[in-house]
Amino acid sequence: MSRTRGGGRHMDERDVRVRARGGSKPRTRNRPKHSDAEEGLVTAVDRGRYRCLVAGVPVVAMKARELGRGSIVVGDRVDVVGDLSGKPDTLARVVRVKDRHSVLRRTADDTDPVERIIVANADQLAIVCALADPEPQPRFVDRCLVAAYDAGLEPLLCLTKADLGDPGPMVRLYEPLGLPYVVLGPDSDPTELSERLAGRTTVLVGSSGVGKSTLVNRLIPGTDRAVGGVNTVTGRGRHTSTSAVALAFEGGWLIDTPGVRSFGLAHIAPEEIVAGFPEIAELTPDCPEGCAHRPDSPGCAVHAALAAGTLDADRVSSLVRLLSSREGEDEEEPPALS
Ligand SMILES: Nc1nc2c(ncn2[C@@H]2O[C@H](COP(=O)(O)OP(=O)(O)OP(=O)(O)O)[C@@H](O)[C@H]2O)c(=O)[nH]1
Ligand SMILES: [Zn+2]
Repeated sequence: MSRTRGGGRHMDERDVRVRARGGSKPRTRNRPKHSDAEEGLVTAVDRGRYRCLVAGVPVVAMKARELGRGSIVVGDRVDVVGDLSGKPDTLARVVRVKDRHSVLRRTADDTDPVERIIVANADQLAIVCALADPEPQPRFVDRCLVAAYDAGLEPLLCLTKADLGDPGPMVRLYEPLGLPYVVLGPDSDPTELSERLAGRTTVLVGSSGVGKSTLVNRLIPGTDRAVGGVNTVTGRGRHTSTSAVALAFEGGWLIDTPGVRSFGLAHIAPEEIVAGFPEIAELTPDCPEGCAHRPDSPGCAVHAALAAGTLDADRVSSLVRLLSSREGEDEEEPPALS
């Protein structure tokens, strides 16, 4: 899998989508009239209040009216004015949201029919998957992968509870995709994971019970997801919350996403998924228009090449799997995600 695609190439299109969906005015129209503004990073969002880190100080801010209905999400780089002391009961104002280089969306659900952006400007998606208790959920991993490729994030598979299960089957399943992975148990050395997270902005996703909190607490001892006093947003037990929270880690950020069930994939064109498989993408121009590249798709050049032995069967089945995950054909897997 090419790990370089995504970011730049889709940026304009995504940017447009951000604006259209948020219903906000194009950001370029927000003229920089606040010359005294300081840049901050949004680390948590809770009921219209934005926790921003401004010059190392955690500041609570509201959204300036001039920003309209456009969303501000965790990971956004913003300009903040007003009281930046960070003292209790002070409230600053976010006056500008910088252009985003990536956005991750969650799907609409029963409680919220709108597909919303949950994290901006991340560059890595750590997909946490237990090897047992709960059983690994490859379909969930597949959906996360498609979301990562679409958002231009590099995926990283974190296989937890290695004391309870054999990583072999999952590793074999994802090896054809060239997906980097780490295997973690209660006693394993987290150095490799730390190195992969250092200096980057990584979004953590995983079903309930796979060991995400355990992982975060191990990497950042004593956080209990309440670092910087953000526990009003992340307090345990509030699993209905879909707010993400950014925690500082080794010169980068770890963004935990409680309550995120799945990612919005409906807007992703099959070609974007195929583009992640360069040797297969070369062949699809010979497919009939609108080909689904399924084993039973008439005249599919991919499956013809597979039959002729010129493509790797595991790569093709991975692609077919990812294509079907986009089409929501994962109903038989229980929605065990928190
Ligand atoms: N055997 C074993 N148990 C683990 C391991 N990591 C975590 N657990 C246990 O698995 C359970 C769930 O772990 P959590 O860290 O709370 O999982 P989570 O993904 O944060 O779950 P939610 O908070 O529901 O989203 C806890 O009882 C942990 O002690 C591991 O490596 N091995
Ligand atoms: Zn085809």
